[in-house]
Amino acid sequence: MAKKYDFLYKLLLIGDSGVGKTCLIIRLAEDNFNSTYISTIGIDFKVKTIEVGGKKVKLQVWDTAGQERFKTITTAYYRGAMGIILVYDITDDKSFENIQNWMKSIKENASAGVNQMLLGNKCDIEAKRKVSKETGEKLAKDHGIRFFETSAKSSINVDESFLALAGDILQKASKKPGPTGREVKITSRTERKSSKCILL
Ligand SMILES: Nc1nc2c(ncn2[C@@H]2O[C@H](COP(=O)(O)OP(=O)(O)OP(=O)(O)O)[C@@H](O)[C@H]2O)c(=O)[nH]1
Repeated sequence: MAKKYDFLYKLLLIGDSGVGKTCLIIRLAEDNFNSTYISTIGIDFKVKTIEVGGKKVKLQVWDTAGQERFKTITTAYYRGAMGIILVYDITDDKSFENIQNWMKSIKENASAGVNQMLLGNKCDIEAKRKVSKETGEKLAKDHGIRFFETSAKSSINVDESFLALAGDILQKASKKPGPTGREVKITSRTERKSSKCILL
């Protein structure tokens, strides 16, 4: 049977517990949101096929548990990732401070030169904001990585950020100038699948 995609990109979301990693993936893969908080146990993934620069790219997005007790399990998945998405909660300054630790963990566990992106999630709750957009932007700039403020709840910048990262990976792989992720349109919202893979 012919493959339904040109490339398969493995992406990984990391960040403190409760910042909204699972909700971002559910918004991306199922265009849905649930305010009930069920903390991830171990690791899980969902897939979504998008079109980037005329190519069908299947995103396999791995959701890691933010809790410290799962660290040994989750860091084992860093090596196979082509893109790592660091997530903090704009209403929780501790989750932003911890991004430094998550970055350290990438250095220790991921492949050198892995594409990275920083997301400040929950930007729909402006009244409770603790981390300014400029602060987030500066950290990303200092590390030469992309930055978006997102809301899984209000569907702000979720598709856009994943498209941008996929565009970066594609461009890096082809090593020639191509369209940036921002310019690329999602052409498929139909192929959405999920799979559980809990390692406990
Ligand atoms: N207002 C708002 N709430 C959000 C948003 N994203 C997630 N939440 C809420 O934040 C809580 C935690 O979300 P999760 O996606 O489970 O967080 P997580 O980072 O996967 O947490 P762990 O699995 O413990 O690592 C849930 O109650 C969500 O409903 C958002 O964009 N806006």
